[in-house]
Amino acid sequence: MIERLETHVFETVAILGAGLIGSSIARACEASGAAKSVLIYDANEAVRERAKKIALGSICETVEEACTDADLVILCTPVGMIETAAKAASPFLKAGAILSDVGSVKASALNDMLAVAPSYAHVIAGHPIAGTEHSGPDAGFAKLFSGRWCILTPLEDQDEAYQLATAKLTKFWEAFGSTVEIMTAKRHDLVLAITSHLPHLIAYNICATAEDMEQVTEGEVVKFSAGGFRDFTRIAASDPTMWRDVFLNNKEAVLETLGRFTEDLAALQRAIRWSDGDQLFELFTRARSIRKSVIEAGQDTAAPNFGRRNQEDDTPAE
Ligand SMILES: NC(=O)C1=CN([C@@H]2O[C@H](COP(=O)(O)OP(=O)(O)OC[C@H]3O[C@@H](n4cnc5c(N)ncnc54)[C@H](O)[C@@H]3O)[C@@H](O)[C@H]2O)C=CC1
Ligand SMILES: O=C(O)C(=O)Cc1ccc(O)cc1
Repeated sequence: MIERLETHVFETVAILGAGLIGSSIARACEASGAAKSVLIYDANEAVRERAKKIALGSICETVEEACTDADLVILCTPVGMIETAAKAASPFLKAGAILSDVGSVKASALNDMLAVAPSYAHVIAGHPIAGTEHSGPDAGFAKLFSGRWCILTPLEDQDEAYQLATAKLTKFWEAFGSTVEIMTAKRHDLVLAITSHLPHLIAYNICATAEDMEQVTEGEVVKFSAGGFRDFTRIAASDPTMWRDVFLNNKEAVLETLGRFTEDLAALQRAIRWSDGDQLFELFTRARSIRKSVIEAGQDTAAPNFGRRNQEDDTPAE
């Protein structure tokens, strides 16, 4: 539920990258009144044209036009393009402006922004834990962030102006119905490696394996995919550019997590080989209880519709 604010959090917000997340932020700004004015730029001309056509907001032809007056510039590009986008925005940031992002990996994004941002801007990295397998300006919707976490990874030991900027950015995300959590970028990357990055890797891999298996022809995969495999296909439909960048930029945490996962998988393999029913039962029982905890924590996403598309009036149809 997005309630309309009585006063704006920011006068002017610039969004660079008008895909799923950028267009959802634009729509959520409109719905909540979190920004008085929203300026949008995308490096892809076809995306800019589409964004104009669907009346996403004020579409700019240059980064300069979008960023010059902005109190908040939020980079909504794939993680691998954050440095490029930050470099393009930096010359136009005004004193005291916030430079933020929504990337799924935080340490690399933070470093990329810090490397190019002027010292008079406040760099505060962020990540809404909300999304879908869809991409592009048509995929976004205002309620995407409602009832979701948004993690901010501000720098530690900063002056009062920086802390005020962090408080304002927190308010901005809260206006969309998100709950903001603060943590370090390193911790974020470790936590998300197991909760988001590894599940996507497994989904991509299981679909690729199924595709490779001659006896499971495409027809049969489609025909019999009513079970667990179907959920994997939804996740594996996610954007390859975005996910390539996630794995290239969160190598350390993903490899550490993958190592542990592989060991546990080998133990399961051994239990099956030696018909160790007790071990299988014990592990399945332990794993099953996590579902209950996730639901109790309010983060159940009613898969297969993680972002609740089509369950709300303003969400686009498949
Ligand atoms: N898709 C998801 O479910 C979620 C994605 N994220 C993160 O959000 C970011 C954006 O993801 P999506 O919106 O899904 O991607 P998307 O593919 O829908 O949109 C990205 C847009 O960025 C534009 N772009 C690329 N380089 C640019 C540049 N230098 N300047 C301006 N625009 C540029 C592209 O043309 C594209 O329109 C990624 O970093 C991703 O890790 C975070 C939470 C959820
Ligand atoms: O669609 C899904 O299952 C997701 O997991 C969405 C998602 C993708 C990437 C993120 O960084 C956060 C959320």
